[in-house]
Amino acid sequence: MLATVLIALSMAPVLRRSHPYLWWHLFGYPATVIRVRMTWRRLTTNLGLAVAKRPGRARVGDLMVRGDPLRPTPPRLGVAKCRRGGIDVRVRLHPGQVPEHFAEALDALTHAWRVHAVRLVADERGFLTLSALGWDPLITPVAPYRLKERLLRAVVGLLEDGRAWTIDLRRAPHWLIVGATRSGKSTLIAALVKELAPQRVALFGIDLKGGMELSLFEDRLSALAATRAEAAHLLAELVAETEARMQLCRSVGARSVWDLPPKLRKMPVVVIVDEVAELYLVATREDKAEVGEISTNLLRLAQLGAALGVHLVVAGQRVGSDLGPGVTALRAQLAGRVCHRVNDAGTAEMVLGDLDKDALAAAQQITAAEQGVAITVGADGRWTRARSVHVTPEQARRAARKYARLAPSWPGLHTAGEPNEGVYS
Ligand SMILES: Nc1ncnc2c1ncn2[C@@H]1O[C@H](COP(=O)(O)OP(=O)(O)OP(=O)(O)O)[C@@H](O)[C@H]1O
Repeated sequence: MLATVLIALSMAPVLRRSHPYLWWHLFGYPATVIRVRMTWRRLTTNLGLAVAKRPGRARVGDLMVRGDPLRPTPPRLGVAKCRRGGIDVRVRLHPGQVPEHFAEALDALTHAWRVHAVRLVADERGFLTLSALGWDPLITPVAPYRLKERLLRAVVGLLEDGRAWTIDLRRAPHWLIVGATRSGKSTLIAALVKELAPQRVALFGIDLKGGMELSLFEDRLSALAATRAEAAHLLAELVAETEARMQLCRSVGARSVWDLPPKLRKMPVVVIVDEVAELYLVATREDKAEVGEISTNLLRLAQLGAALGVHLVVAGQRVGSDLGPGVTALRAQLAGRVCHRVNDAGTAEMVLGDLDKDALAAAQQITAAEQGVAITVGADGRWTRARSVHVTPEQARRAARKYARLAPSWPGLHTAGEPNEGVYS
């Protein structure tokens, strides 16, 4: 028996490296629970969070005696629940206590419990949840757990609190992904395409770097534009498709494609644009007309597409106003934001500055070694650090090939079979 325990303990460091979540369930979680229980009274007393039930003054004969009660009562601690790489424990507040009192103590809790971070969630009056993370999930390259599959939702990585990072096009219909070269943009796009590939979604690519990046997924794309002329043509056709959807919705009195009767529903379209700056570069006078047309059409897709099932994912190294007023207007329509490491503060400001100054500061702290790490802002407008799953080009190509049959032919998006009710819910 003792030998078994000793062998198990000696294996723990190896297990921690190879299977961190299993290690957490077997060793990390029980050890942390014991630490939380053993330190709770002392910690809350030292931090002034334990409250005396008896008053701090008493009458002794004719005298009033004041002092600190010897045994203040700590706030009641609930059962520590295990979650992937962390624990959640509920705390019942004493009357007069507010979550802010505990927010100041989080650093002390982190050290005492020997965990990576402790966060506080105040989701119910009179209670709060302390959420401790065993290690930094952005450093451990473990794929996030699966969520229930839903159309247009892709799990692309992990958030810094250990939850899955999702790009949900139903909630934030258009996304902007920015980062310096080698910061992880293509890897994130690969993770997104790998997730969208099995869904009944039409994917389009615009990649003016000669199609080098997006050609990996060509089998699953309904069309790939690799030159500006092709991009202009494709965007004009997509605008026509969007307008046709608008007419259809109007004719049956629906406010969006999602309100259409199932028989009339249209397949969602996701247009991925890599290196957006290339679309806006003007060298000659002819370029100017073409760029103007592209810019207008991209903006139209962004403005009309959300309700009509047409979504944009726009990636690039920079999205500055120097590229033209069209870029600034487009940026304002892209509510979902991802900012990887950037070369200059100006670019981060373009991506996040209009949303949150703290997010901007966090983006500027991402180092060159943190490939795939980004600051992301989703539909709820809140920002967080995240890391994409490392999808290699080969994995992305394989996924695209596997689901090539789901790519509807273009034009004629509805030829890929009847829409499946389940995936549209
Ligand atoms: N989430 C990640 N985890 C681990 N490594 C990553 C991650 N994302 C990217 N990398 C590493 O960073 C390298 C560069 O990533 P990627 O090609 O996606 O950058 P990029 O921003 O698209 O660069 P470019 O603009 O030059 O195409 C990848 O080869 C990969 O090794």
